[in-house]
Amino acid sequence: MASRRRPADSVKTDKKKKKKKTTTSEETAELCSLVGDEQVKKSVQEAWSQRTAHTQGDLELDCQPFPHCIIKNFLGSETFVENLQRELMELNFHEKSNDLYKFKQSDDLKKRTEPHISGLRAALFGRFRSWLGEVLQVELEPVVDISCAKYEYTDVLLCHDDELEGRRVAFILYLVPPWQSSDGGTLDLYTTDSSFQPQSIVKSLVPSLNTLVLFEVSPVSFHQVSEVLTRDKCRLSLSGWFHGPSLERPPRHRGPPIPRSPHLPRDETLLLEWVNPVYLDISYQEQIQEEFEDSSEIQLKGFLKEEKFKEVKEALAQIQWTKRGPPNKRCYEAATMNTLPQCVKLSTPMCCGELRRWSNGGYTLLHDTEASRAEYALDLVLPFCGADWQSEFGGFTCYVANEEDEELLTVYPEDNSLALVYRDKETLKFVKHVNHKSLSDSENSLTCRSFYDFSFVYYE
Ligand SMILES: O=C(O)CCC(=O)C(=O)O
Ligand SMILES: [Fe+2]
Repeated sequence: MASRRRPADSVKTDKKKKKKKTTTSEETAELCSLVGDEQVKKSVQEAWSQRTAHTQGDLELDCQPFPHCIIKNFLGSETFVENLQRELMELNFHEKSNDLYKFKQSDDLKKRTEPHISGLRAALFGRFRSWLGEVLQVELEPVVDISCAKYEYTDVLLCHDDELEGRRVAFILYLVPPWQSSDGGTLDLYTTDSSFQPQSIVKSLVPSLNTLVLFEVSPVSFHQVSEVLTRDKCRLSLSGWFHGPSLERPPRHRGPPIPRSPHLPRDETLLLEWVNPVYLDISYQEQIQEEFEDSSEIQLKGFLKEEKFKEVKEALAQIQWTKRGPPNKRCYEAATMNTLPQCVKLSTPMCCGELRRWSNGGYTLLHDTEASRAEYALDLVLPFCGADWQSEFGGFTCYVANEEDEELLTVYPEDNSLALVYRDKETLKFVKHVNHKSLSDSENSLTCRSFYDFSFVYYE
């Protein structure tokens, strides 16, 4: 199954379409002299095939954690770069947001006739493609697959491998103002474990003007664009793929299924002790049941008794947390079960459940292997988030239709409000990336704000 929801969808060649007459003429893009040099080509080819590092002037090939090539001053003319930037900034951009990313993407670049955009496109998919094909010793197709992206404050593209039928080599050309790692927006490269799952970031590339980055799309090419932290700069880039025969992929790793514990029988004393008495009233329960049957979702505000809610809230501070990954599927902290204080233990899961902590950088992703496991389920989430958690921080749960990206429902965390959602086989959920806005600005230093939730899933 092809990977879903990648930043740019694969673009097909329009062989049948006639070339439209345009009023603008194409501006030739000069590429840096390295690309024309036979000797350079030979040595890069040799180094890439041997998986060894190689540097020659503005070109650097590094094979850790996976082979990638950085070419500084890629375009020969500064004026060309400036004009290209200007043309790109004048395009229409569309806000793109899902589990994996939040950024702005331009109109389709394949058909643009601006002189510098079309000039670059011709150079990349013409001369440069031939050079790259020779370096990698593969036949790269003339398929044009390129788009322009703008990442601004809190924008992000989480861990992914770019894998999609036909994509062989990924490229990114940065068109950024002077940029530092503290501005965020680095291209982070992950190591992988023996089952090809991403592990940790071992290299972060800081974008810089007129630098081209290339890497082969492979089972280990996991990378991310870290959250942009600067509030006043825009990370502009052109990115896309050279198409060709895909590298062989091992079967997708599914990871062990999460163990399910049996449902505890209903315990009246426990309910009386913990739950807000309004929810124990039979006629109110009937009303809730009716509403839930109608809409498959409901929020039970003030679910726990005030004093119980407080008791748990205080106990949450004493828990030990463990990071949950891998980063292509999820990133948050889960409570280590044996460190749970007594009052929290009472609320431990009856089926599949966790006590989770969410802070800047946390998320879960829709993943192909999870999608194929989807089944009817009842989700219960009880957040402990304080009154000041805002929706723009992220951390809300989105329900989407499998395969399509149609958003069905968004559940925002609300203190002591039990959210119940009954979902069918075609419905998947993810927790939206918790961004930098969640850090609170106290006396000129940023402090990490986090929230907790008890998350239970009941299966049929
Ligand atoms: O902009 C970057 O540095 C990487 C972009 C990327 O990974 C993608 O578009 O798939
Ligand atoms: Fe990518």
